[in-house]
Amino acid sequence: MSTDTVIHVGGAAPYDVVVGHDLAGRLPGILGESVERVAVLYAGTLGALADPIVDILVEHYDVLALGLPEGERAKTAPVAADCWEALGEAGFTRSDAVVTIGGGASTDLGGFVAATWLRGVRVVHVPTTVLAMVDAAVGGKTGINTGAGKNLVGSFHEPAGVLCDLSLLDTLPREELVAGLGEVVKCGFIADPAILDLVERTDPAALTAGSAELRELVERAIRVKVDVVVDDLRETGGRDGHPGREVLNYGHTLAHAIERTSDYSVRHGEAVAIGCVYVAELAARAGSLDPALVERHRAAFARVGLPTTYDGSFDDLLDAMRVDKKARGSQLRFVVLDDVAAPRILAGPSEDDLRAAYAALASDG
Ligand SMILES: NC(=O)c1ccc[n+]([C@@H]2O[C@H](COP(=O)([O-])OP(=O)(O)OC[C@H]3O[C@@H](n4cnc5c(N)ncnc54)[C@H](O)[C@@H]3O)[C@@H](O)[C@H]2O)c1
Ligand SMILES: O=C(O)C(=O)C[C@@H](O)[C@H](O)[C@H](O)COP(=O)(O)O
Ligand SMILES: [Zn+2]
Repeated sequence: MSTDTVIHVGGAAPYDVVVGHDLAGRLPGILGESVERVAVLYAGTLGALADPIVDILVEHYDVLALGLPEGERAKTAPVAADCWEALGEAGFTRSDAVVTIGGGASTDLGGFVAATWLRGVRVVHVPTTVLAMVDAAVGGKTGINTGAGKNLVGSFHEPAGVLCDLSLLDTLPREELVAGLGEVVKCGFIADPAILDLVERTDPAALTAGSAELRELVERAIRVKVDVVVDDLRETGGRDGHPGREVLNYGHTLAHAIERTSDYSVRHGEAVAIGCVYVAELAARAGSLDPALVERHRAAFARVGLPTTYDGSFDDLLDAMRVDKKARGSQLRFVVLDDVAAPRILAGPSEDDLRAAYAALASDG
């Protein structure tokens, strides 16, 4: 029988990320006794996963269960407004709470609703995808999309707890599990080479929901994220040349542009894989990344089944990249690597370099 792993997140509002099985029983202990009402904001298609959790909560609280639209369609202002209306009608006060159940789209929307209702109520995330377990549910970033781009409205609102119940992954489609590995491999490149070693020596088919290898990757990626956010929760900057929280945005400038220009038909984790190969190509041209490490990017993402090429219009992508939150004025800024686990910011690369890196991506090097 495996035991639960508790990863503590320090700081002004400390909490635990628990990785294990059958964790819903921990919810009342995290939410506390002062809570009377709990809004469960869950991915609407995942009622079968949400119901047993709601059953536990109704023994302790008045529960308002709100099903959210599918995937990225949940991350909109109208959906947030519907949730605010529902909380208002149910009389939610500052001593009440939100529980989110779903992938990163649900935890982002639900976290944003919790961050904004009455300027902030307690939220506990129960992520149901690999991606949400290793990334979206941890660290307090919440947000929604606007017509202009991805995650352009949001806030930092740390959860009171995160319950990564690996049993919830049993129903996750393979392509969604693989998409989550995009953020895991990203963590390998920016901070933890052991992740890369594990990916490179493990048969990708063995990375299944119940496997010890997947659990190790999940726990390692969570630790990478936690180490970063405890130092720079609000992304104000790192120390000694380290990009701080922006490092978690490795590959995301192009990734978000791909998601937006493809009308969100490319999964976030897939776009991150493409975006990481892109910044590796960019760093090889405008920076100092060894070409062998560019190839290691391609190989690691491809090994787990992620895309490493893209051929959309670069002009459209460049326009979309300009709304990236790392940009300052008209200057684009990218997280790049000098080596594995040696990140820095590359500010204002030339358009020639930006285009050349993209051309290499389109032709797969
Ligand atoms: N806030 C952050 O720090 C942060 C970090 C990374 C990503 N994100 C955001 O997370 C989102 C991507 O999250 P995602 O990849 O989890 O996508 P998602 O939430 O859209 O979920 C992907 C799909 O899997 C389904 N699904 C989820 N869990 C399931 C399960 N257990 N069984 C069967 N189906 C299941 C969902 O219904 C959906 O169709 C993006 O919007 C991204 O911007 C946020
Ligand atoms: O937590 C962070 O910080 C990240 O950048 C993690 C990313 O993987 C995640 O996709 C995040 O939502 C991107 O944030 P954004 O600020 O670029 O919208
Ligand atoms: Zn991401």
